[in-house]
Formats: sequence, structure tokens, C-alpha cells
Amino acid sequence: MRYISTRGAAPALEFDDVLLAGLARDGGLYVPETWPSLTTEAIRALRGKSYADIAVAVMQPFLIGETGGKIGDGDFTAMVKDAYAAFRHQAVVPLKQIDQSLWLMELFHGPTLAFKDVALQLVGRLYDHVLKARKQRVTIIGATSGDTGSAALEACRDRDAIDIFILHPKGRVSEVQRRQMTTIDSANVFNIALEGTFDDCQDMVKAMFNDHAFRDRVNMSAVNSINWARVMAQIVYYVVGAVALGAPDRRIGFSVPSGNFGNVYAGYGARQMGLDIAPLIIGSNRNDILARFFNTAAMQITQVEPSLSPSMDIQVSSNLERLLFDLYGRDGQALAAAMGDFRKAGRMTAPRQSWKQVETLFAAAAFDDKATLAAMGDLYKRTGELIDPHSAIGIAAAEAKRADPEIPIIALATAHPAKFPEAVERATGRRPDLPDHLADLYDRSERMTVLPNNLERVKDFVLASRRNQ
Ligand SMILES: Cc1ncc(COP(=O)(O)O)c(C=O)c1O
Ligand SMILES: N[C@@H](CCOP(=O)(O)O)C(=O)O
Repeated sequence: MRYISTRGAAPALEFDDVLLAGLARDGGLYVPETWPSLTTEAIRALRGKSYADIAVAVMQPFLIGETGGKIGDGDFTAMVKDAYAAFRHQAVVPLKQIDQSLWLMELFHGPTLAFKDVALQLVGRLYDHVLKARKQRVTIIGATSGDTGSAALEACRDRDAIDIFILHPKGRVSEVQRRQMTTIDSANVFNIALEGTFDDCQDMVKAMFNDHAFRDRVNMSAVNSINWARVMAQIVYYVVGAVALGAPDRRIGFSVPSGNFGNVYAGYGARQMGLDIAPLIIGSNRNDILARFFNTAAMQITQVEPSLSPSMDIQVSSNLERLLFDLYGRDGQALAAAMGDFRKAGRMTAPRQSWKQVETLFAAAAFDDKATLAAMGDLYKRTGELIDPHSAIGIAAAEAKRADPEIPIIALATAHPAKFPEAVERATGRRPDLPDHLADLYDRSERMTVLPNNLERVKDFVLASRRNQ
């Protein structure tokens, strides 16, 4: 399997190199040159298998290089089993039935209580394996609107071969999310509270990658969904959910609360591999650039507004570029030009020739805070379930957009309600408790550095702080 850049001007790489590379050197994102195929028989053979076994079967083809793959099958299987053994539920991502045709998939049973753990627990182990084999060190620099940060820090803390810097938008993540990052007491962990939005944090990370002298000097790597391995590991739970509800003999839909478009893109990936899933319903909060795009084929950047679902307070959804690459017929040059124009003008129209295909696959809706609270309160009344504001947007979108009652829809529950206790209490009157391993979170001391939204200042901080000189 080789990976190519969405901007068409960087060399193709194999899996281990893509894992460490992060953003392609032409500013694009890596995607598989061709999608591995999941045949009907192969999908049927997954019935009754454990999460880890399905994960190995789905991901292994992505690792195989032209010379047979550099990460051995046995090593990979051991890493997968170890990663998911750490989850607090035996099913890893349990499904709960809500009504006749709606299910909730709980993706928050990992150590930091968000779906990011599903991929990052494995990615941390892959880093260890590849860095050890190559005797290399990396400086990971990531951006978070709340959840990627703590999941990445938890997966990469206390490693000699890794220094990890996480930028979060100052004052724009929940207190639990901030504390989960800033209370990690580890010599290789550096938290930066940036005076800006998540989009500023993400732009800054991409700008550091695009400064080749800087990226080479620090041997920079990525834990955001810039990193292909993140997307690959997220494809697995779409397969797990669909198989549990009857795939390949039944079509299954998914509803996904969306911000950076990584999670939905993983669902699109599962479909490209052959899983019959549709619709892929996208739920946005008041920062509704994605919902507007999928409803009008045009998108325009507006001011990002804080909401009750802060992890989705995003205007420029990084992974949309991976979908656009396909919509532009995989013409990297054309996409590079379109992305350049988009960042200059702040608006973009989707290529007409491929829009029909998009309409058959995606549906989207946006919900403001009032509607989010109503969805949380309503689900609690109907079922007694407490859900977080992001997951509530997935449920609301499923209910607004599901067209065919015969197609079961799986709404992805992306965070544990205890990460957003104020919003949950406002909606339901009940304040969710943190699980035991985080019960003293509010007593732990915090460590972070506040920096202005200034690229040079952030680069100077990284250069001065990292241990891997
Ligand atoms: C809890 C939660 N829900 C939803 C999202 C949106 O996911 P994505 O950015 O992959 O679209 C995020 C952020 O990634 C999140 O942390
Ligand atoms: N919502 C995310 C934003 C970053 O997304 P990623 O999938 O690119 O890591 C977060 O919680 O940080």
C-alpha cells in the first residue's frame, strides 16, 4: 500500500513513513493510492469476532508495503490487542439500542473518555514500535479543540523518543478537557494555551509542517487526523457496528457529530472499502460550515463562535480536503489550486461533476445550543441515558435526517458526558460523575504555557523546550 498526497506534489510513501511524516511536504494530506477491498465474504467472516480481531483484519492491508510490510503481522496483532485491552468495556465500543432503528455506539470507554482514544491508543504503540526499530526520535506537535490533546498526551506521555507539544485555544475547551491535558506530569509533555481559536492552532501546526527547515530540524510528526494512521484506526468501528447490525446483508447508516471531518471521513473510507453504509449523516453545531457545504455545495468561512460542544467549534475542517481530492477526480494540482483560492477568498464551491455522488452518500444538519440541550434532555426523558453535547448533535442529526426507517442508524457517541458536566446538568438536572481514575482531576496541579497567536513565538518555544535536541 502506498500513500499519495492530496496536493499531488509530494513523493508517495509507505505506511511507516506516513505514520511519522504527518502533513505531506507539499502541504497536502496523505490518502491511500487505492482502497483495500472488503469483500462480502470477508465482511461476513467478521461476525462474532472480537473488536481486536476485526481491527487487525480491517487494518492489516493498509500496512502492507511493496516488500511485504515492515511491521510484522505478529507485532501488529499484539499492539492492537494491547491497545484495546485497556478499554473499560469488553466490547470496546458497545452499541445501545435507542428505538426501533436508532443505536448509540459508545466510543468513550478509553482512558481519556473520548473517541480519540480508539485511534490514539493504537497510534501511540505504533510510534513506539517504528521509532524503536529506526532508533529515531520525533517532536509531535498537535492542535486540539479539547479531546485530541488529552488522548494524544495519554498515548505518548513518558516516552524518551517523543516530545509532544499540544496547542489548545485558551479558554475555549471545557474545564475537564483542559485539566486532562494540563495535569499530566511528564517530562516529555508541553501544553500551550494559544490566544486564538482551534482554527488558529491547526493553521499554526500546518504552518510549522510547511516550514521545511523547522520540521526537519525537530523531526516533526503529527497526532491529529493529519496522520493517516488516525483515520485508518477509526474505520474499524464503522465495520464493527455495521457487522453487529447485519452487514453485509443489510445496509446501515451512521450519524456523526462533526468538526474536523476526520470521523465522517473514516466512515467514507469504510464505504470505499466495500461496506454498504449510507447515509453518512453529519451533525454540526452553530459553527455550521460543514452542514452548509453538504446542503448547498458551497462553503464560506465565518467567525468561529463558542458553543456547548467546543470540540466542534471549527471553521476549516481539515479532512474535507481528503474527500475533495476524490471529488476533484484525484487531481492534486487542481485541488491545490482550489485550496489556495479557498484560503484566500474564504469560500469554495464543490466541483459540479461529482456532486450527485455526494448527495447519495451524505446528509447534514446543524443544531444550536438550545437544540443541543433539547436533544440531551429529550433522550434522558425517553431512555434515562445521559449523553454529552457532541453526541447529542449526532442523535439530533440522525432524527432529523433519517429517511428510510428500514435502515438502522448508528449515532456515534464521541465523548463521555462527564467531560461536559455543566451542559449535561443544564439539560437533564443530573451532573455526571467522572470515572474513578479521574475522580481527583480537580485536585491535581496544572502546567501550561500561554502564548500569543504568533508562529515565530510558538516555534521558539518548541525549540527552547524540547529535550530531543
Ligand atoms: C467529542 C467530540 N465529538 C465530535 C468531534 C468531531 O470529530 P471530527 O473532528 O473527527 O469531525 C470531536 C473532535 O474531533 C470531539 O472531540
Ligand atoms: N475535535 C478535535 C479537533 C482536532 O481533530 P483531529 O481529529 O484532527 O485531531 C479535538 O478534540 O481536538
